[in-house]
Amino acid sequence: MTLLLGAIADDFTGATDLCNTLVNEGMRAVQIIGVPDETTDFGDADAMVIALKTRTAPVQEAVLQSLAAYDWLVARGAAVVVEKFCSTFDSTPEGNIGAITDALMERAQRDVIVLCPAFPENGRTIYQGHLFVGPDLLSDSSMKDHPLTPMRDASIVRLMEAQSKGRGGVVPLQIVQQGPDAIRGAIDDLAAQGVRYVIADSITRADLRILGAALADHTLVGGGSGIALGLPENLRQSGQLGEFRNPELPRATGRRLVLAGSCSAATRGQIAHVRDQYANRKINIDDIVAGKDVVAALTDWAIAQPDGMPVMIYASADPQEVKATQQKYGVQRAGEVLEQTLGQLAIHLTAAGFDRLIVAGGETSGAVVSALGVQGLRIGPEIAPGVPWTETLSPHPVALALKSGNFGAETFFDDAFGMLT
Ligand SMILES: Nc1ncnc2c1ncn2[C@@H]1O[C@H](COP(=O)(O)OP(=O)(O)OP(=O)(O)O)[C@@H](O)[C@H]1O
Ligand SMILES: O=C(O)[C@@H](O)C(=O)CO
Repeated sequence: MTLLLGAIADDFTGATDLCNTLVNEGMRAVQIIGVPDETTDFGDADAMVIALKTRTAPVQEAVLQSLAAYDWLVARGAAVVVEKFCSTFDSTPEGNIGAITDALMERAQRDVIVLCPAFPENGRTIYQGHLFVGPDLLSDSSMKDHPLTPMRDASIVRLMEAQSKGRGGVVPLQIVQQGPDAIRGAIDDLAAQGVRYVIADSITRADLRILGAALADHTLVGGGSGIALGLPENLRQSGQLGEFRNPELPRATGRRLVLAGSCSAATRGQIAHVRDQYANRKINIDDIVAGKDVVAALTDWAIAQPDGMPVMIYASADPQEVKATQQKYGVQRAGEVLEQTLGQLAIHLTAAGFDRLIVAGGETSGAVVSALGVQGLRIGPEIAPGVPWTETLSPHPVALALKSGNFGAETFFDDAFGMLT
């Protein structure tokens, strides 16, 4: 079985989001946690997405890990590689999107790359090279206040040029909507002018499909999960990808658990929505820092809850409370302490039979998946745009939904568990 498409994602929920797009287009996808060793077997899959935690890692470390992931995928036959970054272009002036892109281009011997973070179903669109979140420019959206990667500019060309080696240019929507030939012509024109990074406009899924068709000969592309929307069809047209495969739900039937570390408005709304129905507890960071065994106490409490009732444990708080906690303990330490606690809870509670688990937040998902020692995830059906059910590739599979902070409707937790019953 040949690997058709490989991808390198800069965070765990981003990897799941991309897998979801590929599975929705009929591919069998596996998410791999970190760069695996030579011997690990992930079974048959058309697409493999390596999930890294490189979004805010030191630039050099992010580049080295991304190159190792690229080499691993190409060694397994991937003819197309997608560099997956956030649909809100989460990065700093130092990187890491620019630095990773430059390194991958050099490795893939490409002079030009097409980049497109659009994700229209979740409100991320690109017009004239500017990224919008819903009705707002990225720089006017809540992303301007992100604690780690505040986004204060919406021009992807400027953002990209600030963190990379070359020049950017735009294929405007008017050209994209003329079709694949027009897009290819525009890319060639930009390349002839010395442009390295071609930002393609897209405001609908139809635009992304046209863009995908135009990229049939590109061995390296970059973007949000939307950049991959049209790629499976190229593989089908060229006879490499077989029949459409329907994803299977995870098989776990045990107790239900939500672990939430995301403080986004969407996650807080989802928590509020089930607070009266799920047994729930908020983690008290002061107790952890004071040395109390919060993990043991919460584990005992969760196990003692009625069997049929979902249990929810969360650190999530509103911006004022988060700010106060960060001032008290430091941004990094507060995050790490809570992530570690949620990771430990995942270990104890999955062992106690909570094998249907939703995790909210990208960093939090990284912490939980790493704590559980998961090597890979088989991707199942979609719960909400960008979020599928997955199943751990392990002797005792756990059903896992890794939810990006901003994704999902208010009813997300019920929607997800409802699919499994
Ligand atoms: N009450 C709190 N005070 C301070 N930090 C918190 C609090 N609750 C959670 N955190 C930390 O905030 C961070 C949230 O990041 P995470 O990536 O999990 O969510 P997100 O940014 O909403 O999601 P995504 O990256 O998918 O958009 C984590 O490091 C978490 O530990
Ligand atoms: O592209 C997105 O918005 C998500 O997949 C993501 O990367 C969130 O961290």
